Amino acid sequence: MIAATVSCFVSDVALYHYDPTFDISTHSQSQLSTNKHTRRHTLPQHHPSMASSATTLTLCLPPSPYYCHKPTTTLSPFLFSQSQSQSHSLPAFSRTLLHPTITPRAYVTGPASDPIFGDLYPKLDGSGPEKDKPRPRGVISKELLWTLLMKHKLRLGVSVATLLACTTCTLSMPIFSGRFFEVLIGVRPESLWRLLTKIGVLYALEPLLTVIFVINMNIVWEKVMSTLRAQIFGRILIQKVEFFDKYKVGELTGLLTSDLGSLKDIVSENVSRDRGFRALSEVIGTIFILFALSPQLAPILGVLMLAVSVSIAVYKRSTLPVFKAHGLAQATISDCVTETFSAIRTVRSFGGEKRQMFTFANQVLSFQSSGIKLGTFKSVNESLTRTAVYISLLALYCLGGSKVKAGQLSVGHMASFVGYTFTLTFAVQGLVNTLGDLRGTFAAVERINSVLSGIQIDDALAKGLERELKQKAGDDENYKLFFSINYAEKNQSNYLQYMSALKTSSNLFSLPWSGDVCLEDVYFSYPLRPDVEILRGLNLRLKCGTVTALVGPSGAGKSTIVQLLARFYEPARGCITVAGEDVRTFDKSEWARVVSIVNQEPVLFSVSVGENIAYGLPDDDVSKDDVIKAAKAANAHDFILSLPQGYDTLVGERGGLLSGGQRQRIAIARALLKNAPILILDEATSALDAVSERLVQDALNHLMKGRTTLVIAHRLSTVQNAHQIAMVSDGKVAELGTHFELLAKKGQYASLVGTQRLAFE
Ligand SMILES: Nc1ncnc2c1ncn2[C@@H]1O[C@H](COP(=O)(O)OP(=O)(O)OP(=O)(O)O)[C@@H](O)[C@H]1O
Repeated sequence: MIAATVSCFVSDVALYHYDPTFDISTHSQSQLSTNKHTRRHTLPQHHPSMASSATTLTLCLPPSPYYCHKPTTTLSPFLFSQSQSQSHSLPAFSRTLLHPTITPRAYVTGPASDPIFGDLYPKLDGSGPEKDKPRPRGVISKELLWTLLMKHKLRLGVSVATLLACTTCTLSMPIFSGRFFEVLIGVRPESLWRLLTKIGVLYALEPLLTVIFVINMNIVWEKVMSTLRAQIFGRILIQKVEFFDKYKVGELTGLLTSDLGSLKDIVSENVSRDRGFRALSEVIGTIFILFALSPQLAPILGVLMLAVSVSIAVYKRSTLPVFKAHGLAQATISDCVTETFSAIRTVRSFGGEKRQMFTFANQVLSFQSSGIKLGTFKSVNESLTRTAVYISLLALYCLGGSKVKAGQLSVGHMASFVGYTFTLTFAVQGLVNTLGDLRGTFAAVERINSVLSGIQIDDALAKGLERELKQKAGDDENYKLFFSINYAEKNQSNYLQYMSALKTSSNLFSLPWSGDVCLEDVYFSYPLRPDVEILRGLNLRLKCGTVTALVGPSGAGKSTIVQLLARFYEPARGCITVAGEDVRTFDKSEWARVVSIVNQEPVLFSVSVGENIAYGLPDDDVSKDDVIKAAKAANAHDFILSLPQGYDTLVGERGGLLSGGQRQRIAIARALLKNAPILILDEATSALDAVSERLVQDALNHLMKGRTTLVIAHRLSTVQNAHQIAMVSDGKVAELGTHFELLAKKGQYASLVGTQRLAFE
């Protein structure tokens, strides 16, 4: 009779503890939805040492020993032009592009002698001696996490307090259950209603405290994760271009989604009652209570329960690959669907429906078989959990029952033991799952750190960006995400060190308007192929305000010259100067403002036409009038007006809703708005038909006016009017002159023209 009553009561406790969907299924599904990294284990493991000295992350800029200190630093403010008519500003811009902040820009003035050059020269591009280089450090470190968590001390304090309180409630329940039975059978002189009131309070408090704990922990962790995500995005953004040559976009996306997702889940998926801290505190608490209730029974029962629960939990985790395989099969189906429907025109034109059906059916069948396997494992797992409980209960009934009969253990304590059997079983299994998750999280963090702890940060970009962000962070919440606490104090010295290393200069923006751009004895190999020298002592002067055309055989290095001029890479030897100043003395975000590039395939962002044009001045308050003016000059205004929402029409992914010629004219309008003194046209018209080419060429002629322009074109007809033509061959300029001079030379250019004569007709 007692046993039956106990069982009834216990089933209530069990219900409370037992979640039939339990860990693996729910957990692994949610993991799978984000953990696509199971399909991409190819990331190279750099810097396994993963030094973790970072106490702040910010943009995680390494101290920069490459720059020599100069004592005098004068910051000369440069005001962004405000729009004349604020009321005409495009509304959407204010959200994304417009920050009417007056942003001071700075150049360093000081004595003319320059310690950056001479022996220290190569250090500008970070190629100084190995010992001088900053130690690689992990992006995500214990110290950083601690620092970020400590920003939310109050919430953390509330979380810890409520965790302890709700665990206490949970662990008190079996004791009160025991007392309840003792009152029922009359061995405890306590009022039943008083006891029930206490139990009622306990039942009311526990869920309330749980909610407070979970909400607070979630808020803290979401905030920490937002900062981390922003920091890692920022850290990727400031890597040198070769970093992006090395890693695929998918791999980098994986760091920010699945890998960081795994770090996020370790808390958000583990704050529920049967996992993580809660499970840990329940396991510890239960063991203590068991010992307090019966020091003789506790060791045997405790060890047995722990052993059974741990081994079953470990077995269940070992079935995780089945759950993952099912998730992967699902992902493959969705890939197939996406690919089929996004390429529906290609499928139609090749009559590929049957083939797609076959592929899809194949995937559906493998999804089906993994689903059946999964179902079997789920049911086995579920019954194993029950088996764990039953084994523990049976052991308890045998051992505890004989002690009760012998009068060595009270019925109340026996009933409490039953409750703790459930608590311990589920808490242990939850804990094992959390530990398993932790393993995955450590692997994810290591992956992030191994990719990002290399010294591939582009200092010349990062420090300038850091300075600008710091200024903006005062006004805009969004930018604050990129800074962790104590940012200013900890990085001020790096910043000043960098700033003081800049060469004496007047405003960079004015230099290319008046001086030539020169490539002087430039040697270059791509970092990923250091053995292949692409440029070998190349010399080229782009005269101020004139057009220089680059021609040469495919693979000669024409686009490489463009990449160097844009400072995506730095020369291995030699230098690029503007009005006699080495360009490496300017930070790259400043340099980006003086160079405009229009490519064969211009990339537009998936925002409106107007916003794409305004991207020419991403930091400025761009008025709609300015945008329209640029669009008119680029022959784009008329077609933009014919679009459904005019300047507010969305251009689709990478500008896919526009034609090639329309995209190109928007890119030219963007460059016109940017108004950079140096212009690079890399095969800008080669992908267009005759009509579009004419429209674009007109726009380009307008754009080129007065700018130092470098043109690359395969069609010689587009280069023959250049002021000078440089024939690039074997990594050098082999011939230089006007079209007619080079023809008269009867050299490589003349023979190139000969083979492509049709291009003139
Ligand atoms: N990111 C890169 N990493 C390694 N090697 C590269 C990279 N980009 C280009 N190369 C190599 O550099 C060489 C020069 O390429 P580049 O694109 O400058 O030639 P190009 O003269 O512009 O050719 P084309 O006229 O065909 O566009 C080629 O052999 C190419 O394979």
